[in-house]
Amino acid sequence: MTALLQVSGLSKRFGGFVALDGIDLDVQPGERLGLIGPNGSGKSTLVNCICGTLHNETGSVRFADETLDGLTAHQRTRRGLARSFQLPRPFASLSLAENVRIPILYSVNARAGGHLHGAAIDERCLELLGMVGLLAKARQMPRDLTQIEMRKLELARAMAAQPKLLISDEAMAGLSHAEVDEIIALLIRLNEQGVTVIMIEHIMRAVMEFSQRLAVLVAGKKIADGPPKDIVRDPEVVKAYLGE
Ligand SMILES: Nc1ncnc2c1ncn2[C@@H]1O[C@H](COP(=O)(O)OP(=O)(O)OP(=O)(O)O)[C@@H](O)[C@H]1O
Repeated sequence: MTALLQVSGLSKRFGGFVALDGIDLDVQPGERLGLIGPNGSGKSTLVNCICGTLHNETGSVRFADETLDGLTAHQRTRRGLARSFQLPRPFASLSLAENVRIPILYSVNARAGGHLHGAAIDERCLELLGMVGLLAKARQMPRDLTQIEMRKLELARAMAAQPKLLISDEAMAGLSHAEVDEIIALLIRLNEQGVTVIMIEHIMRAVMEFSQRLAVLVAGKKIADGPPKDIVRDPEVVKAYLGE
């Protein structure tokens, strides 16, 4: 099977500091990958290089049989790459429905053959909010939401762009046990609808429940990649990441 995402030999420096050092990572269509590593290991930097908000010095990113190198973040979103941020940044002056409308207008409708009009857009906005359990709040403003509802809105906004790949960056930090379960269930539902998902998370219970495969970054290098049950027993991972 051809990988949906192929990262090869990717390196990124900040001045003299090597944040990523020759990362290779393939993600297959439909997969649920957990990307883990200690604070500062380079997870967000890797996601930023994949999504085009940072430029890697060496290496390349291929996605859906196309090289993304040199494309802007917006161009990558239009090709089907979406991410949710740890700190959600909805448009504060727009309702929830209007918030999910924006990616439809600027991503879905910017694709060849992807044109949705008036009523169809309204319907799609409500469908997206329903999918994350926020339908009843469609007309409310982001300031009216709880923390978990903000995370759900963030996922709905990412899904509004109809991505092939969703990268969820710490969508569960600060949530209760039950809320973490809700977000895991939501991400698994999105995956079952055909979206490939990379989850970055520090909550190991969530990582183990969600992931079909784990990749581990330590100090800018990928030190392990494989089935979760093997990875958590890998002595190098245990030493470097779990601190045992
Ligand atoms: N814009 C930047 N300028 C300089 N250094 C940076 C920049 N962005 C990240 N770094 C450094 O690169 C390293 C990797 O950071 P990154 O945020 O990718 O780690 P992370 O694994 O996502 O960490 P966390 O789990 O805490 O979010 C860190 O040492 C960080 O300080």
